[in-house]
Amino acid sequence: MPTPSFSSPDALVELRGVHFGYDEREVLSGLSLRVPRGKITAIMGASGGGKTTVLRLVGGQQRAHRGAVLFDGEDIGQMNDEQLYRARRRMGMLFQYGALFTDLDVFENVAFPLREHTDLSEALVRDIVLMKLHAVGLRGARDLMPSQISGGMARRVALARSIALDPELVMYDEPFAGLDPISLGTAAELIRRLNDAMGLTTILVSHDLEATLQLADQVVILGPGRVAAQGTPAEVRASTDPLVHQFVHALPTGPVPFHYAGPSIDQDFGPQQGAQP
Ligand SMILES: Nc1ncnc2c1ncn2[C@@H]1O[C@H](COP(=O)(O)OP(=O)(O)OP(=O)(O)O)[C@@H](O)[C@H]1O
Repeated sequence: MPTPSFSSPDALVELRGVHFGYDEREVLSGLSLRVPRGKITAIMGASGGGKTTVLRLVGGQQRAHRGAVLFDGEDIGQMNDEQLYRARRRMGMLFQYGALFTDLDVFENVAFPLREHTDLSEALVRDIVLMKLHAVGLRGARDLMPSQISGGMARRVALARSIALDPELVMYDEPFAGLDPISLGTAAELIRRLNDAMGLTTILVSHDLEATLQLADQVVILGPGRVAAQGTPAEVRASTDPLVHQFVHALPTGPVPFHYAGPSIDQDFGPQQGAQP
């Protein structure tokens, strides 16, 4: 049965009323958001708020319990394996720390998705890999092993790998984590350049407030299970929502709880049932 199609011309990805949780714990409670085509959308918010989970739902690694996750108008959650495989070929993903295969050199790391997903000739693979490496400034590093390059260079190789198949959508989870300020600036500039030059749509999950607010066209701030704010970086900075204010101004106190939900203090430390006084 074909997947039902919805018209959403300006949004490449759209979440509509998505509920999702792991085990008993609900992480997303009716989340709705839109990712406009051609733009960089940043998803930010407190740790554990479900940002990586949103990427997993879009990539089809998890399926929504309720609601729809639309990619180009089609519901990822309703796709069979073959449809999902085809949708995933249109996505590039760079997951947390974008680990490279340590036993493959830089060239082979970027060639990997091409070898996995296409039957291109060796000559074509070579041209594409060198083009992608050129785009991230590392054509000259093709023969180096991951152990021979810096963390910033490794991130750029991972970027090149995530665009190897010419995706329409690229998802980056924490692309700046662990980078020094110069490498971070380079990575941010690259994400912008690749997005604009290749006509991509980008979803970026990042904790780096300043870099992200500078880079993104649109920012979505997740509160517990919901969207706390959505808009341009300037709109989000000006938000009066207490959670957004706490987040944007990096305040240690506010609505974002310090404690992960669990048993109350009394339950854990109070008098135990049956314990001797
Ligand atoms: N595979 C899993 N099994 C069970 N619980 C999970 C799993 N993955 C994530 N969680 C829980 O789901 C919640 C959301 O996790 P997620 O990684 O999406 O948050 P996040 O906003 O990306 O966090 P961070 O910013 O710290 O990376 C957290 O409470 C986490 O403990």
